[in-house]
Amino acid sequence: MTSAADATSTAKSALSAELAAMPLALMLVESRSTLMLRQRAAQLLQDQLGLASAECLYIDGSGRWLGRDGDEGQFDCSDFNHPYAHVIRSGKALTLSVADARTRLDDATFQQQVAALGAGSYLHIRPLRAADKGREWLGVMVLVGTQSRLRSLTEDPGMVAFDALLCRVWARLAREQGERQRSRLLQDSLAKLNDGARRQALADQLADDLLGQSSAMQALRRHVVRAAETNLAVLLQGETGTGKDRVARAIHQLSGRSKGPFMAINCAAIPEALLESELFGHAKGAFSGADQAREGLISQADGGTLFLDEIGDMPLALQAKLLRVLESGRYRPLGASEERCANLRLVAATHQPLREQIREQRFRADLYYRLGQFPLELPPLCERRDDIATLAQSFIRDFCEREGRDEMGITPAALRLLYRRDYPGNVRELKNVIDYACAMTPQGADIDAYLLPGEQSDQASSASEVTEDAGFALPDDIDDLRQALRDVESAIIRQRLRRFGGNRAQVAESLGLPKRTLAHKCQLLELDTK
Ligand SMILES: Nc1ncnc2c1ncn2[C@@H]1O[C@H](COP(=O)(O)OP(=O)(O)OP(=O)(O)O)[C@@H](O)[C@H]1O
Repeated sequence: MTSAADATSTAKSALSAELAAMPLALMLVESRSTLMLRQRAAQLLQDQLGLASAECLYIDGSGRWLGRDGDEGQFDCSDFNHPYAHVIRSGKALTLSVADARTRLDDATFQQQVAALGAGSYLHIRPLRAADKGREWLGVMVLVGTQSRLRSLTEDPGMVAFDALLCRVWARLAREQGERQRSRLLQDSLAKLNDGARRQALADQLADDLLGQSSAMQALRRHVVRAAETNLAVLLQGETGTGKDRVARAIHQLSGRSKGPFMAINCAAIPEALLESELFGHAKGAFSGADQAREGLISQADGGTLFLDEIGDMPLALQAKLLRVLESGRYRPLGASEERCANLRLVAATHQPLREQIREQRFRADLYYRLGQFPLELPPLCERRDDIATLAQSFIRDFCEREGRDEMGITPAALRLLYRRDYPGNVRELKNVIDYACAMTPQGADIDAYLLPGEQSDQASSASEVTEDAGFALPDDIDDLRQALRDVESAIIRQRLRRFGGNRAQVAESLGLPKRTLAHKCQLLELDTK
C-alpha cells in the first residue's frame, strides 16, 4: 500500500516538475525566428543550469560553415582543429576541459573563443540535429561550466528532451523562414518582371508615334519610357529633323503630367526682347505697351511640361533666370513685385553642340548640367537607314489619307534610291521627299524612282536644259567615262519620264527608242524594275 502510495506520489511529483517546465518550453515554442530561438535556448540553459555561458552555433545554408550569432567568426565544419567538427562528425556530445582545448586544438577562431574562459572550466558540446531529414544538421550547443555541472548532462533525459524540442522548433522555424524568403524572392522577381514587361509594352506602344525598328530607335523608346517615369529635366540633343519635338511630346504623354498642359516654345524663333515676357509673363505696365498683365509659358505649363526648343539660342541673361527657376522652383514675372512657384517638368532640345557653346561662353555650363539631368541623344537618319522603308511607307499612308488619294505603294527601285540618299534634314527631309513624290505620282501608280526629287533629278533637269539648248555642259572632273555617260542617260530618261507623267510609250517615242529598249535601260539605271 505504502509503496503504491509512494509510486503515486513520485509520479505526481514528476508530473508537477514537467508541468512546471511548461512555461519554459512555451518560451521556446513561441520564438518567432531561429535567432530568437537560439538566444532564448542559450539563456534558459545558462540560467537553469547555473552555467558560465551557453550558446548555439548554427550551420549555414551551404552546410559548410558553423556560424555564431552577432559575430563574424565561422568554423569550417570539416576542420578538425576545433571540437565542433568532431561533434558534428560523430553526432555525439563531447566534454573537454578548456586547458585541453587550448593545447590540443589550434583553430584560430576557436582559440580566440576559449582564451576568455577560465582555465579550470569545461566545455560541453552537444550536436543539434533535426528529425526532419531535409535539413538534418542544425548546429551545436556549447555549454561552459564546471566539470561537475556538465558531466551529468550527456545522458540527462531532461537535456535530451530539451534538445529534441529545440531542434523541432528550430527546424520548423528554418523551414518557415526559407519559405518566406523564397516567396519574397519570387514576389520581387515577379514585380521586376512586371515592371520590365510594363515598360516594354509602353515602349512598343510608342512605336506608333516614334517610328523605326532599328536598335537605336528601340533604345530611344525605352529611354523615353524611363524619362517619363521621373520628373527630371530632359535634354534632347540631335540634328534637325530627328524627332526631338515628337520625343518631347511622347515624354509628356507618358508621364504623370499627361493630364496637365504641354507648352512649347522655340527660343530661336522669338525675338530676344520678347522671349523673357513669353516665358515669365509680365505685370500690367511692366513696359510700354504692357496694357494688360500676361501669363507666361512657365505659368501656363503649371502641372504639365514646358518644352524649350532650340535652347542653344537662349540669350545668356535669360539662361541665368531659367537656371533659377529650375533650382529654386520660383520665378518673377516682368514688373511683378512677388515671386511665384513653378510646377513644371522641363524638356529642352537643341541641335547645336552645347559643349562648344560653353567653351565659347555662349551657353552657361551650370544650366547645361541642370538641363541634362536626363540626357537623350536622337540618332540621325543616316545611322539608322533600316528605318527608311518603315518611315517612307508610313508617310505615304499619311499623304493618301490627308489628300484623299487611293492607296499608293513604292517600287523597290525607289526604295533603293531612298536608302542611298544623304539626309542632312533627317526624317523631316525624308517626309518632304515622300510628300513630293506622292504628289507627282499618277493616280493608281506606285512611287517610282524617277519621281523622287533631289540630286539625281536636279542633274536630270540641268542636263536636259543643256541638251535642249546648246549641247552638254560637261563637268571637268569626269574620271569614269562609262559612268558619266550612264549619268547623262539616266538624267535624260528621268526628265522625260517626268515630262510625260511616267508614260513610257511616249518617253520611248520622244527619244526614238523602242519601248523594250527603254524598259531595259530603266531597269539597268534602276529607274524602274517593272
Ligand atoms: N521617329 C519618327 N517617326 C515618325 N515621324 C518622325 C520621326 N522623327 C521625326 N518625325 C517627323 O519628322 C519631322 C521632324 O520632326 P521633329 O520636328 O520632331 O524634329 P526636330 O528634331 O524637333 O527638328 P528641329 O530640330 O528642326 O526642330 C516631323 O514631321 C515629325 O513628325
